[in-house]
Amino acid sequence: MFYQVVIPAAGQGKRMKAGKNKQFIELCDQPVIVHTLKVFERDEWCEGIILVINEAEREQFNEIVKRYSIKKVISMVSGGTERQHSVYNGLKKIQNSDIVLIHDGARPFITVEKIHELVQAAKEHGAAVIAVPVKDTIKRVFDGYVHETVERSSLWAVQTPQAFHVSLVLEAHERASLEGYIGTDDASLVERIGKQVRIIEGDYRNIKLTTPDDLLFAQAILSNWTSC
Ligand SMILES: Nc1ccn([C@@H]2O[C@H](COP(=O)(O)OP(=O)(O)OP(=O)(O)O)[C@@H](O)[C@H]2O)c(=O)n1
Ligand SMILES: C[C@](O)(CO)[C@H](O)COP(=O)(O)O
Repeated sequence: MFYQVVIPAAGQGKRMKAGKNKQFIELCDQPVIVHTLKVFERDEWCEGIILVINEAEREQFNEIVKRYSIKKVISMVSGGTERQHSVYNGLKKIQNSDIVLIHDGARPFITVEKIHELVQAAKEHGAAVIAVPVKDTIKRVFDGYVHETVERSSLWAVQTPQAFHVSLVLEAHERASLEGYIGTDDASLVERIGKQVRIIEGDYRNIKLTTPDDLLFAQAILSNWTSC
């Protein structure tokens, strides 16, 4: 069961307010993106990493890939204005692989075990995502007032990796691009062309580093996992 992975890392990290791309923030003396890349580097099922970057940061990413000996990076492509555009640019570089994973560079705590569960599900179902049941009560709000409380038992918070048959996710991105549709994840593009997406229950620690407080959680997760 082999796959290639597209890792979008071309964002600006505006919500992190770090004054730089959050992929370069150091956790335990290693940039966030290195923690993420190392998971796929050591996964025997991973046949290649397509890293999507901001062209202005190419030199920094080249230096990181060299310094940390990330040998599975087979392509480093320019991102776009939206995450979806970045992912699509990466997907176009996939070669000789039936299954592709798409994983945020800002999610360094994914595990090989969960990746393998996801790949097997994508092989069988065509599309699969990692998700966790929502723990909070979710309300729809307009103009500062509650409009409705969403029934929680069927709500899941979807993460990445998201895994697909390459042909399916390429078709979904092509259709979204033609129709000018922008989704917040790749599975939504597959859903909108009528395909079912399988849920694989993930781990609440597979957080996306988005705002400054997420770095506190990240430090706690790393301290629990390593001697850092
Ligand atoms: N145009 C974009 C936007 C996002 N991403 C990547 O997609 C992942 C998830 O996006 P997000 O967490 O929103 O990152 P940013 O866009 O950098 O954050 P912000 O919205 O706060 O600027 C990140 O690894 C980010 O680098 C990307 O490759 N290209
Ligand atoms: C793809 C994603 O990580 C799934 O939860 C999320 O939608 C990315 O959102 P962002 O605003 O682009 O970080």
